[in-house]
Amino acid sequence: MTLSLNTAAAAQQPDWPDGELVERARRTLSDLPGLTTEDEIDSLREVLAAAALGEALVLQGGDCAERFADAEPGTVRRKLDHLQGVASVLRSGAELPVVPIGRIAGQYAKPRSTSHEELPDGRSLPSYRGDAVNDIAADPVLRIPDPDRLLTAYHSARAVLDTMRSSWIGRPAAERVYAAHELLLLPYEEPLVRSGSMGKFAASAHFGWVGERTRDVGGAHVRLAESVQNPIGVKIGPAVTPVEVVELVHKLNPDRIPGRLTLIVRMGASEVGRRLPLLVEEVARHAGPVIWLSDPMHGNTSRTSGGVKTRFLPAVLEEVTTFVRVLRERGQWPAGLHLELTPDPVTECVDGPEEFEGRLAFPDYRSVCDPRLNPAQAAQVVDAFLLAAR
Ligand SMILES: O=C[C@H](O)[C@H](O)COP(=O)(O)O
Ligand SMILES: C=C(OP(=O)(O)O)C(=O)O
Ligand SMILES: [Mn+2]
Repeated sequence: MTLSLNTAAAAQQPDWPDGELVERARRTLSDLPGLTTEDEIDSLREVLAAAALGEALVLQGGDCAERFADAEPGTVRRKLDHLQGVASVLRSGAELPVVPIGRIAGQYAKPRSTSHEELPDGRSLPSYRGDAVNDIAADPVLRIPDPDRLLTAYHSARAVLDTMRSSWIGRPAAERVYAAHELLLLPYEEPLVRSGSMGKFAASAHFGWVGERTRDVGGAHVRLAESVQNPIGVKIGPAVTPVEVVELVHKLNPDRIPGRLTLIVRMGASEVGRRLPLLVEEVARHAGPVIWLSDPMHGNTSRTSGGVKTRFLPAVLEEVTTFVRVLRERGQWPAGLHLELTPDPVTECVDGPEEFEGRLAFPDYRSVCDPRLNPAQAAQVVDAFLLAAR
């Protein structure tokens, strides 16, 4: 039996070895309470409307891939405090409200460039696709996608949300950290779509986005996003065409509701200045309004000569600056940032050429997927945004 009515092609789904176990996980998830409420989602929608109209900024940030082990309150509080801290720097620099949205409480699934990972010893393993799918350990058995992990993802997200809600007490709606993740795994997302007073909503998060690899306008992920009332986002990379972007905006925000749709630009420093202007002009002319955010991380990923996946901070800063300039020159609102960051003093992104050229090591590299900004680096990115927007 399938509980899905979404029959469009779905990219980036794990190769689950046993379909019946996936169906069982779907059924269990559909019987569990939703993780988020319609009221919370409404309050996010309201504060995002201000960002769409140029009266507020948005800061989305968190890990590339959350770990189940990090669902405990101490770790969650550190992440929330850090995100609030970065948001408050942006808030006081811009003298505007800032909506903080975490990549948190469900960022457990990853799309990958390749289905397999080649290890230095010559072995080939199925790629790690996030804790909701398989285990990071380099063990061929633990890398087999396990549908029971979908349920652990639910319970971990619930634990994270419990801590988030306890930190909301006494805070205004515009300053809470809201929960967001990529809407990637359909057997997780579809059973968590619930009916509310205003229609269906994704009860897996407050905000969900469709990734660069799954944003096919006729595909299953866009159809899922279209079917729910939450504020949603779509990542757009350097290959997207103006026609595709206008189609996505028409499909995902047909009623032109401010705050409903966020376009998250992740083109890379070398492409954004060339490719973004026409997209912004076409959306302004034929579609919109949308919230334009800069993700200066995903278009600037490279590998060092030693094979370490990293990002060169000067490229990250340049993408932010160019993004702001392109929007401003066209009379549009650069509404903020989407960052991979951590409160920990990691060395994952590189500040200068020394690490990149292999002259310095990466003494504290902890990410299980993409390299994140440490707090000092995140502060530089916020400064670059504020400087460009001044
Ligand atoms: O976070 C985004 C993607 O999942 C990630 O960049 C993919 O990384 P890969 O190219 O190593 O598969
Ligand atoms: C998968 C991600 O990004 P993108 O879809 O932009 O590659 C991500 O945000 O982790
Ligand atoms: Mn990432």
